[in-house]
Amino acid sequence: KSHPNAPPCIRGWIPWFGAAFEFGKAPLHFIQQARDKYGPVFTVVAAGKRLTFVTLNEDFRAFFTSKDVDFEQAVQEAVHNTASINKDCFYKTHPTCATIIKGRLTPGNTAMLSVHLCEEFNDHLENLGSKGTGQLNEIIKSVMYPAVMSNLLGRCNSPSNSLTRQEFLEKFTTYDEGFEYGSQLPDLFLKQWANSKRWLLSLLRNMAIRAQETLYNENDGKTLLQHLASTISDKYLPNYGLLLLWASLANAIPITFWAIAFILANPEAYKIAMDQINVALRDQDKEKTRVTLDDLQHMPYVKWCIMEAIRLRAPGAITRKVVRPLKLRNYVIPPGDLLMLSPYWAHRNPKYFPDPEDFKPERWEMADLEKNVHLEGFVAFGGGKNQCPGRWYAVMELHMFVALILYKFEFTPLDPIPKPSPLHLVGTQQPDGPCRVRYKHK
Ligand code: HEM
Repeated sequence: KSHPNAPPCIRGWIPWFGAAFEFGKAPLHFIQQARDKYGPVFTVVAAGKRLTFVTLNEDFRAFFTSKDVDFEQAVQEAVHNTASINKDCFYKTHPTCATIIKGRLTPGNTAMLSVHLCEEFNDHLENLGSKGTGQLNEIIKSVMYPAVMSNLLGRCNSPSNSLTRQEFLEKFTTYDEGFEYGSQLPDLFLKQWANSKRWLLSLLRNMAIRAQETLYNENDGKTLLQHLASTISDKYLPNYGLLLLWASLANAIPITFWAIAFILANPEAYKIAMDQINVALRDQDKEKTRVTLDDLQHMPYVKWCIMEAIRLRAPGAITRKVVRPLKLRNYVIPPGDLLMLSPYWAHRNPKYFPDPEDFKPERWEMADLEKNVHLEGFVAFGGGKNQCPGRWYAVMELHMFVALILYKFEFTPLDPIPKPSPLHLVGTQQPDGPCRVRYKHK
């Protein structure tokens, strides 16, 4: 029996199955329909879990800062299933790891990482050749996966030869695509997915060994993996490495796809962006193009396009576990519930974002992005103590990549922009269909 002050609860009519079926078909759309029907706070019982959604911006503060909710307890099971880190170890080590990662990805350190990242982008863009046709998504992954991995986890350790790179691309794609189901089910049910996980863990194991061996040779040039290695000399280092790898690629790379697709589909946006890029990078070599943070400052419009892509394709849901009865409006949410907040839907509130479905880079003119002041109502990176530590790096990385690829290549879209897939709640949206482009070197 529900508590008298508990929020409305959607169970579906097969009691033990709950609303899992309706919810599972298109969870992203289910949230909005449920909100219209049941009000701003409601509980979905799906596959034996209670998910309580908070949909009003006034309640987001409680989600991010209340002492009655907890991030680690909310994600622990997913961490266990996706990276094989057991509960006790996770609770013991996560705070330290989170602190290190946060410290290494400050705006200042992000600026230092940008120099090497630009070299990596140039190198991997060369592999595209002078012209070709392909899926935009695949083109972006083939450059960004190895470049970002090398930049954050170590240059010599990245899959550098083309054979390993191809294998890495395949394995990581399988892992990423199955992440949401994999996070909820034992390996037993997902053979191919579990296989990709094992492959990636063994890659990370090799990288962690090399990271530890070379730890004392270089002082300033330590990678993020080496910083982790110097603090957690734990047998779980490769497992944390895998989580970090996933966190750094899973959201940022689909957003890069959307940013470029939106720019290519909007001739006016494309023109303004290209004008800024061409002025900022004028006279630069098209083979080895150096994009500095100063150059990026001269392309504010490109950054607005990126923020707008992040807004429109923000994560389906983020989560906290209720650990003590949580008062919200007139409700009391019972301990054990997973509290859910959907940045995707929050960004479709016309009160904060007029014409919310439209791609309007100009709306970001009001935000002071240099000081990292976003628009009110923007929650793509979460908030509170566990806000995304990679947010400065993410925006820098996307800004640089989009400028660089549009400077070097001319694209002709061959398909209309696909819809976002409504299938997943974890992370940013994937395209629901093909998006082929023809490209050639300028
Ligand atoms: C556009 C790209 C990105 C988006 C939209 C995004 C979004 C998020 C969100 C919503 C969270 C959870 C926050 C919360 O629950 O309050 C998160 C966590 C995290 N993100 Fe990102 N992220 C992005 C890129 C990155 C990048 C590039 C990195 C690494 C360089 C990164 C590293 C992490 C890590 C390590 C966590 C877990 C933090 C913890 O354990 O406390 N993210 N991200």
